[in-house]
Amino acid sequence: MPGTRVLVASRNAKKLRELHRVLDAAGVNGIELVGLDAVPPYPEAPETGATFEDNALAKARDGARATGLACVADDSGLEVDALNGMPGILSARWSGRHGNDGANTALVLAQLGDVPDDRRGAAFVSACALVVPGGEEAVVRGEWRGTIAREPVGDGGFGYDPVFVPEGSSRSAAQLSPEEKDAASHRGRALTQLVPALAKLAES
Ligand SMILES: O=P(O)(O)OP(=O)(O)OP(=O)(O)OC[C@H]1O[C@@H](n2cnc3c(O)ncnc32)[C@H](O)[C@@H]1O
Ligand SMILES: [Mg+2]
Repeated sequence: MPGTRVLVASRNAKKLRELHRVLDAAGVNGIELVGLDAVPPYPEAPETGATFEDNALAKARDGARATGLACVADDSGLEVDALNGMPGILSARWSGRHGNDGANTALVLAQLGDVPDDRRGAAFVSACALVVPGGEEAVVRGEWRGTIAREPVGDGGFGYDPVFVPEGSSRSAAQLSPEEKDAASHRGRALTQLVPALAKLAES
């Protein structure tokens, strides 16, 4: 049984995989997740909001309006204490080039060059929005605290994962298995809060 189609709107292939993984693991019966490649292209508003929540809602509204499908979107980033919460909503383009994970990570490491170990705290933040055409809008937030390492380690995950050491872990986020990351991550924590709304959608 195919069920209610829900668009998962992200242009970041590795993030998209995580969104699918977490939602699949939550096992919402009667939902069929589809990606942007399964729908006709539509214009996407630039991510100009002042908060993760604003941007996540904008992405989900674009997707829902253009396709008529319920749409889930994530806006996320890394907030570094010693950088007053930056790169924050600018995380994807911190080095000036959108999605250049290596350059973005190298820049954060350089900016923290003189910062001692006890002041290298940071948090990953994810806002996830669900927009139902002509209906409900929800936006939730998940956070994952840790510290910024001195150099990148590991090749799992994406983005800043190789330099992020989650609280309570001795490994970087890029050294965790996908299941370990999802169980603890900002994205996992945010999406879990959308599961009841998705389950309701499946029933309607
Ligand atoms: O907007 P979409 O199309 O979904 O893809 P994007 O990569 O542009 O995504 P964002 O605008 O939400 O920017 C998020 C950036 O924050 C970083 N980031 C977010 N979640 C992360 C995670 O789980 N691990 C490592 N870095 C992450 C990474 O650099 C992402 O590119
Ligand atoms: Mg983006």
